[in-house]
Amino acid sequence: MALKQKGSDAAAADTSKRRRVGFAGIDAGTEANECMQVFLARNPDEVGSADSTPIEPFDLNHFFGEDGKIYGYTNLKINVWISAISFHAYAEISFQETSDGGKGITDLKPVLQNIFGENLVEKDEFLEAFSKECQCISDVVTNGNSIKPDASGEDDLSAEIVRVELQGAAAYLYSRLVSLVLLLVEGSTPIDITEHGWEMLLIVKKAELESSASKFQLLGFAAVHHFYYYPESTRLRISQILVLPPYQGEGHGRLLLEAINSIAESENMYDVTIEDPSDYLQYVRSSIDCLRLLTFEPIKPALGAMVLSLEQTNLSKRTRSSIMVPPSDLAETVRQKLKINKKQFLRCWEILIYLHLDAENLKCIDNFRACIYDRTKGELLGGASGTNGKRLVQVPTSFDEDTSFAVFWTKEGGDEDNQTVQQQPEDLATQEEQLNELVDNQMEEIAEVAKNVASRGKDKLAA
Ligand SMILES: CC(=O)SCCNC(=O)CCNC(=O)[C@H](O)C(C)(C)COP(=O)(O)OP(=O)(O)OC[C@H]1O[C@@H](n2cnc3c(N)ncnc32)[C@H](O)[C@@H]1OP(=O)(O)O
Repeated sequence: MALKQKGSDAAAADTSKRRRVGFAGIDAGTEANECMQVFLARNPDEVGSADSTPIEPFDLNHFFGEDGKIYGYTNLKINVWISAISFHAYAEISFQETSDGGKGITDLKPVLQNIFGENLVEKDEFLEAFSKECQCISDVVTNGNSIKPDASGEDDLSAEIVRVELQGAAAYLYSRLVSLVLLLVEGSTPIDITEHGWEMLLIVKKAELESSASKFQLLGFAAVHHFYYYPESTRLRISQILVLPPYQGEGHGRLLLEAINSIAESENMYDVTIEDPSDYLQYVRSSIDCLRLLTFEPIKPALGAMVLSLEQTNLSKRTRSSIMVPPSDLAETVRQKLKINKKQFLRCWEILIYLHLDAENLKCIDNFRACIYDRTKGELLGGASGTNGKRLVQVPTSFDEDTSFAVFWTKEGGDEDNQTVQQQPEDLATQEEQLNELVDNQMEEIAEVAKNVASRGKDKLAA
């Protein structure tokens, strides 16, 4: 960590001025997001140069106290470089002067150590580590099992996925990656690698430059945990997944998820889950799962029947809630064969229905929205919305009755006895407004994934 104080002579000469303005006002502080930048450097030349890639942490403020501010500095600049080879970090801090303006002078070292831990080193050590620790990634890759992704035409064929248990060199590498996880994965905490059952999937690429010290470039990774599932199965839970910023949006996250799915299928695990997926990860995951489901024959009759029903019914004047759910044995078949867990299958089910609706037919889109509305209302208000006492309604279908879809209807007000608080009309209006906003957001998310699936799965949709 290097500390540079700019213009310190000027600052000394200015002491009297400062004294005079000392009571002018309490220091308003500087937001960490405004004065700190983090860069990823692939070689020593990039350190301090404009060529290094800035990464965009989701929020630096939250590392700096309750209000996310740094106090007592004038023109503070914190530049941190993270090595893409050894994952050490080096911080360069510069400022014009420090003065206690009523809120003290923030001690930056412990905060930076909180983020970067033992990875935070002085400049010399940081630069040396590019060559000294160039085996850091190779050591893990050579001891891991390579997984060949089912590459599609657009994939980066030079990318390789390697599966390793989170021990020895892999655990060491993970400990180096923790700071990137803290910076880039919202709400993350380091995983406890001393616990049994962790593994890591790395996505790597042979280094492009012959001059590069490391044989491999790390593009991203996923930390996955094997959970025992009673009586004799295992669930695979994705705990953290990160594609390094310069390589995001190139299909690497998708390849990692596909590799995890193929492990779960080939080892006949119970299912795959993701711990608190971010919106974007959920979008990538749902796109992948919907594409898999498009060619999954067992869902086709029920899906066709559901689409037909939405085209033929009119839910605008419904007096009871209606939700679209697949037959429960179908969710079980999907879990057994594709390892998609039930909650995720229900999400994909709605997206697949939407995908098959005629976008020009406003009535069936309105019917679809009505079902999303009722489901959301049921989830939010639980019993108060009257989602108990569901019953199955028969609908016209060209399919066998046993395999036909199910729309569940519920009686509104069925749980009135449980409602102890009488809601005022204005409360109900606000609630209705918020509910509609939520439904609009869900409709948008569904439409976005459906659009991606439609463009990537044209051949599957035509089949
Ligand atoms: C449990 C948790 O860890 S939650 C937190 C998840 N992690 C984070 O939020 C950290 C920051 N983000 C990331 O690390 C990454 O962005 C991830 C892991 C979320 C996604 O990985 P990425 O590699 O960026 O995604 P990927 O490239 O596979 O797919 C993203 C987009 O690229 C597109 N894409 C996929 N393949 C390709 C390709 N070959 N070429 C171009 N684009 C492609 C996808 O369709 C997708 O959507 P879009 O076309 O509508 O933009």
